[in-house]
Amino acid sequence: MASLQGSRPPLEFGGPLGAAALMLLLPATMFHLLLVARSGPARLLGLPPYLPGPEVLWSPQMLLLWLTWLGLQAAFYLLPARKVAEGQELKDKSRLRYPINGFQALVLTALLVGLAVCAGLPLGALPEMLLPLAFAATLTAFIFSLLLYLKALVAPASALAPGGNSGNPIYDFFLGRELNPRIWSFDFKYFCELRPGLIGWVLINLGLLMQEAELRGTPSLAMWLVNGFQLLYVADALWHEEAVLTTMDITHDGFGFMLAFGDLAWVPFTYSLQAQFLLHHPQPLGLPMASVICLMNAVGYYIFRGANSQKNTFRKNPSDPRVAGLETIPTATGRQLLVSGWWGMVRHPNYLGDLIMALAWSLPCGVSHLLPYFYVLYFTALLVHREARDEQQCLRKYGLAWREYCRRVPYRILPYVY
Ligand SMILES: NC(=O)C1=CN([C@@H]2O[C@H](COP(=O)(O)OP(=O)(O)OC[C@H]3O[C@@H](n4cnc5c(N)ncnc54)[C@H](OP(=O)(O)O)[C@@H]3O)[C@@H](O)[C@H]2O)C=CC1
Ligand SMILES: CC(C)CCC[C@@H](C)[C@H]1CC=C2C3=C(CC[C@@]21C)[C@@]1(C)CC[C@H](O)C[C@@H]1CC3
Repeated sequence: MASLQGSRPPLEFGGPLGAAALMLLLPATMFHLLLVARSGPARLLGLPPYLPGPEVLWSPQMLLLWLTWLGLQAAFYLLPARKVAEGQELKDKSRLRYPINGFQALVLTALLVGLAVCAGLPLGALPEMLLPLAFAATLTAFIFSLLLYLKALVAPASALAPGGNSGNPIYDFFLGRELNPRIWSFDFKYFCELRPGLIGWVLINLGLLMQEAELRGTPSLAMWLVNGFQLLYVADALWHEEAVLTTMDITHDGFGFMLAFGDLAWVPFTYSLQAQFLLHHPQPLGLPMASVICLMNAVGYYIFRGANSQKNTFRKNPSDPRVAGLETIPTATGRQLLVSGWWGMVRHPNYLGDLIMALAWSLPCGVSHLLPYFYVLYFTALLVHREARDEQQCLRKYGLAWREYCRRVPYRILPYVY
């Protein structure tokens, strides 16, 4: 059995107990949200209207539909790519190669779905299938994580992730043991992170919009905004697909239940919560308020994209004229840290932009319910926790230079507050 050499990193997520709790809590929360979004009172903290029996959750046809979706996205992944990018250097000094064709997959999916709808595919029926589809996605995530765990048993030690190899099977199953599990050139983690879940999310949103049009004659302004904002976010992620290669999910975390469930089930079925809520609880939205919300999303996107692009450009080529004038701190690794521009404002300007967008996605749902604000609450917790994890990793990587950066840029996400 492969094992990691050297000192073991501290346990995260509350260790094995925390991991076990999260494995139960995350799917339970997802089903809770799916159930309450369609209930009359739509109370985030109330009990769901009913507990669905196995006949509601389990459907072989829905499992087949879900597997077909995964197969379709896998086929798009295998198509020739406009570019092949190299990932970060691995422990054995090698670099993996990744196809950059995520945006192409989005366009092909849109064309295919467009043709199918013209041919009579009832996309508006999708909202009625969410519960059994979410169950199929959860089941596949569990089975898939188990297979990944078994695969890691025969992987060389150099292929294992820094975390996720504690020796505790529950913890390791949750965090994931192998860093970049692959079969030939097919990279499971990279594929799951950006394709079936993110594209599935916009497809579910579209199904909700179409059902609203069937029910009420036309989609509401609020539904258009939520669909438009989230489509922009997903299209942006796929357009800048290469940037995901430097995230901690790809470079640091193993591929286990957390990411498999997060990518395949959590993202499509909970990130579409605002559109689910709007279908069952139509909200009036006037043009002036809609304009304010659009402006808020634009400001959030401007910060998010500006900060991410500035860092990516700098990491690719520090002499690029767009970033060459920025102030930097040298580090012992030879890399530099930006200390002016977006990265001189707070230590995670991209998180700030992301959070502003998150709020803009919930505001079209009005202020009568807390439920559509679940994403803002969850996302704040996720980013605060993620920021703390990244901070630890940067401190290990850059030592004193990172401390100097923290001294020069004292706020993490929100200037003068946090
Ligand atoms: N919608 C969602 O559910 C989620 C969205 N996101 C979004 O994804 C994007 C990527 O997030 P994430 O990977 O967490 O984090 P970042 O893109 O912020 O990456 C952090 C890394 O950037 C580098 N870095 C940090 N500070 C500096 C600096 N001053 N100068 C140069 N490089 C620096 C370090 O890596 P190094 O030095 O090695 O380059 C650090 O580890 C974000 O926009 C985030 O908002 C993230 C998670 C979930
Ligand atoms: C279910 C758990 C609470 C945790 C699951 C986390 C995942 C849902 C997220 C971990 C990192 C993610 C990133 C994105 C989506 C969510 C997950 C997979 C993006 C692809 C979103 C779009 C951005 O432009 C890039 C993000 C990279 C990280």
